[in-house]
Amino acid sequence: MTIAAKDIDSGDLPGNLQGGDYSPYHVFSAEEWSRFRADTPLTLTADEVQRLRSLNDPVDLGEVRRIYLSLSRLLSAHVEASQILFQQRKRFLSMSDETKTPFVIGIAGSVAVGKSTTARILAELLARWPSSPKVDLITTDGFLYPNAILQRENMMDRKGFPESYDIGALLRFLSAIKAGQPNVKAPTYSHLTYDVIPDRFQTIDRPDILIFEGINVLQSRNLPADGKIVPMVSDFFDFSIYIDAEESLIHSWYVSRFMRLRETAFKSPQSFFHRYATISEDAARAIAEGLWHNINLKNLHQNILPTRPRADLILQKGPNHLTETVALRKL
Ligand SMILES: Nc1ncnc2c1ncn2[C@@H]1O[C@H](COP(=O)(O)OP(=O)(O)OP(=O)(O)O)[C@@H](O)[C@H]1O
Ligand SMILES: CC(C)(CO)[C@@H](O)C(=O)NCCC(=O)O
Repeated sequence: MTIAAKDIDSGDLPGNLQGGDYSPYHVFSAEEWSRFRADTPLTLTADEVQRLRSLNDPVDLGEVRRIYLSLSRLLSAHVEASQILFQQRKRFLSMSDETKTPFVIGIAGSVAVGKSTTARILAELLARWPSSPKVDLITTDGFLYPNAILQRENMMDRKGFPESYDIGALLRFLSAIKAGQPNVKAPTYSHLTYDVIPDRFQTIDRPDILIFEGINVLQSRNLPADGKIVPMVSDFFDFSIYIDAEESLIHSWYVSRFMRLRETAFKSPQSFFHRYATISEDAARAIAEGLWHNINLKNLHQNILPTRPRADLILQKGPNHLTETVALRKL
């Protein structure tokens, strides 16, 4: 089946993505995109999707059918091609070792745009391919410096900014994964306590596919003055996805999630935000607005949005979190 690819609407893109015929992306409406699923079977049930979605994210089986089945089919082609290439290279080099290199998918986007829901749905769909690949999912939250360090360095209002992550640990983790090492440990994070969990690690043992999700996964590092080449996180990716939406929508999703968390998670005395469960609704809303504007929106403008042109695929969501367009990088 062929679908005419339209060039991306240059008004939607930063300068370096504009350029009429030279746009690096094909852009499809959700309906056009959904036809690429061909005969990919729907392997998730409505209940399972309900379980996988985040608070405030109304994704449903219709969205899985419209958007995720085509994506799963596309990724399947990429994984298969990379496995064939990997085998051929080993044969070419007369290597007989059994080390396997996981296929790594990066998922980027703003705080509260819905990355974790997308990552969980994709992980489940990919694990249900007929080949039953082993799929693992990691978020970069665990690589944040603990609050004790952020507080000491006066960086609590920089949480999520590049300097708040232990980027060295993150790159060492990915490099061990790509080298096919067994039992690679990743630190974990609790949104409840708003901190890295001491001594609790997620162990990743030679998956076929690793989904790596976080606001910073497409960011580069500043080149050091000594001219040494430093790797960037996305050097380890085989495919990357950026989840996008209008700023006003993400803002409203962030604030409404915060207000709902007040009714749920913040009620726990363990919650870092426990104090906001008891203040007035207006005062809580003002706190959420402050966190959004002073931290997350600044970070979106300065560090997250500029990485969008690096993505292989951009999912553009509209109101209700439904995907409206899909932009796929031309090869
Ligand atoms: N303060 C909090 N207390 C408890 N849970 C939270 C808190 N903030 C976020 N969460 C939950 O943690 C998960 C990840 O939140 P995070 O802010 O990392 O979301 P995200 O990955 O940026 O957003 P999304 O997954 O919506 O893109 C979400 O399911 C969210 O509902
Ligand atoms: C942990 C991050 C950075 C990313 O998931 C984010 O959820 C966060 O905590 N941002 C800091 C500001 C805030 O509390 O929303």
